[in-house]
Amino acid sequence: MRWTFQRFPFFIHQTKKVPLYVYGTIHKRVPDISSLSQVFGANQIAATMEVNLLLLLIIVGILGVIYRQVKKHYDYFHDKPIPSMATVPLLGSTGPLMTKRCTFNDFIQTIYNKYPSAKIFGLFDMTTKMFVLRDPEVIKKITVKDFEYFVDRRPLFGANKEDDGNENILFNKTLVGMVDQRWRDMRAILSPAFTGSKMRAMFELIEQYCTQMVPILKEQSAESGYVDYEMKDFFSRVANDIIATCAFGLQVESLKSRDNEFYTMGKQMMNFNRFIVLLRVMGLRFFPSLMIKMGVDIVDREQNQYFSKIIKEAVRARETHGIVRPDMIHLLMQARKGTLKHQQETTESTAGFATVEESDVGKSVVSKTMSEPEFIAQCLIFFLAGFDTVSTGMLFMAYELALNPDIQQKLYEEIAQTNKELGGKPATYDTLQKMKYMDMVVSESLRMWPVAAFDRKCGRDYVLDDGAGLKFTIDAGTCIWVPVYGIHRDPKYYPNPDKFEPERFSDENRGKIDMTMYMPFGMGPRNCIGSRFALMEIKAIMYALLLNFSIERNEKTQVPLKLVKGFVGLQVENGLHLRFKKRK
Ligand code: HEM
Repeated sequence: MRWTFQRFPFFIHQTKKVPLYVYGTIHKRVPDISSLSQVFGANQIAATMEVNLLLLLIIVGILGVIYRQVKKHYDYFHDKPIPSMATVPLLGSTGPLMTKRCTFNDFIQTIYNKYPSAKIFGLFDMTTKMFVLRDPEVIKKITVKDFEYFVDRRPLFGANKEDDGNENILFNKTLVGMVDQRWRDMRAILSPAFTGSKMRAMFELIEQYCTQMVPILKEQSAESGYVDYEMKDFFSRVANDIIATCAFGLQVESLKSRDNEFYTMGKQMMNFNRFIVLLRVMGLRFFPSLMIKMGVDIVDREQNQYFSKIIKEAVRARETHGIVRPDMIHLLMQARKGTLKHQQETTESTAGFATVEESDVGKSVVSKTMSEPEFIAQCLIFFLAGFDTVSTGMLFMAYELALNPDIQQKLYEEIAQTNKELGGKPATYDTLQKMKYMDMVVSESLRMWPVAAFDRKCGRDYVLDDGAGLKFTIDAGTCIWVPVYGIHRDPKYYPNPDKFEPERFSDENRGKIDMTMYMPFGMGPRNCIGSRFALMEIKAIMYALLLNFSIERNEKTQVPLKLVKGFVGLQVENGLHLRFKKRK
């Protein structure tokens, strides 16, 4: 007897005498050839060996074909006149991220710096072909001028057109997840809700929130004169409460009532680091149609139903009692009736240097309206697209202010001066827009700590011609990455890039900035629709906080910050701990 491999059930057809162990997986004890010959005879053994040999050849053949296909797939960039990164089958070029050996930011910066003279280069994000853009003209061409070829984002959550009628699927109905014409129509329907004048009206709700936030913090710091917070927790609660009031018409105090239902539901929905979410992402990525038929969405069914119910009840109450509140529900109700239109903005419509402008797609007139599930999905946008981004934006601004007390002091002086001019009354939308140093600090914070990268999917074959000898086809189905973090930290565009220097954005200096290379809110018609809202929110919260507190380090503050490794956004390892110290 000897140890051997045996996986195939051939013998079973030949004789019932053969024990079932030949069905076993590996390393089963089977009789050797000599003892088998006593049972079957030499001819049978020879036939069996032939079958096994044939099978081996078939397997080797199949493996050979797979190898050739995989190699062909990963050789994609080799016939393009651009450099490309080395790959490992299945992990592609993003192995260090997948195996959590570096942070997303470090990865983006490393690959960006790898080919300093290239305008564009190739890599594989696991199995996805990605073109990474490094050059301002190429970025402008692809994201703005020739946008028609690159309308959609990479379908991470299986976004496609097949979800119609399925109420359980919300992500595909949000502006973020929509594609093609549906996206164009929805962008045009929604964009009048995000103009400067609408934000000015909504500011009232944010201001109300600030006036309720400050007394809570004062109460919490009454004894010691300060209150310590983990900043992600703190700003997530703040962002949550602002979404509650601005998008869902609810007033919530998550700093005080820490386990309120709205907060716990929102937190659960936004927790994408769960195994079940990973399974859904994989399912939606590889079998989108099947998942959609089964009603699987990235958003949990429980949260979907919870938030849908709030919105439906709010709409009913408003229709019944004629309630008007300057929030998202009201704007979307107007949009459904077709009464929400782009108006000529009478005053300055930017909310700061970083504001992105709406393109003709957003300004076009459409006769379409939205279904009820689409209506609900757009309210969820504040969570899906605006929750983590805003709270992270505030977190890093607080960190930089704590590390740079001189900059914080200068900002405080501007705030104190504005407060004096307002006679101690709450800030208004317009006063915030006039605060130059505040805008410089926010702009610099978003430069240093942007969303690491944004992407596009190539919808049809596109010939990239830079007019200087670089010409090749970007094939339909491949994707584009704009490595924002690498660009924002490139000394060519931002001298001394790792230094927090709001002066870069002063009136004298901002003209020197190449606007294509400043993109905290993305670029082109598919840019961030909520940039005005985000800037208004960050400024209002920072104004209220700094007027009453200084932001300082405490014994738990980690300097320099360590970010979480792997394919995750900007997350701080062990949290960012800071102190709000009451001003005298
Ligand atoms: C500091 C806060 C924020 C940052 C840094 C940010 C950044 C971004 C970026 C980089 C994109 C991708 C743009 C592109 O592909 O060109 C984006 C898209 C988007 N953002 Fe924001 N965002 C923020 C806040 C918000 C808020 C508050 C909302 C609320 C509505 C929002 C709604 C959206 C939507 C709906 C999209 C997708 C737009 C589309 O596909 O048409 N964002 N954001």
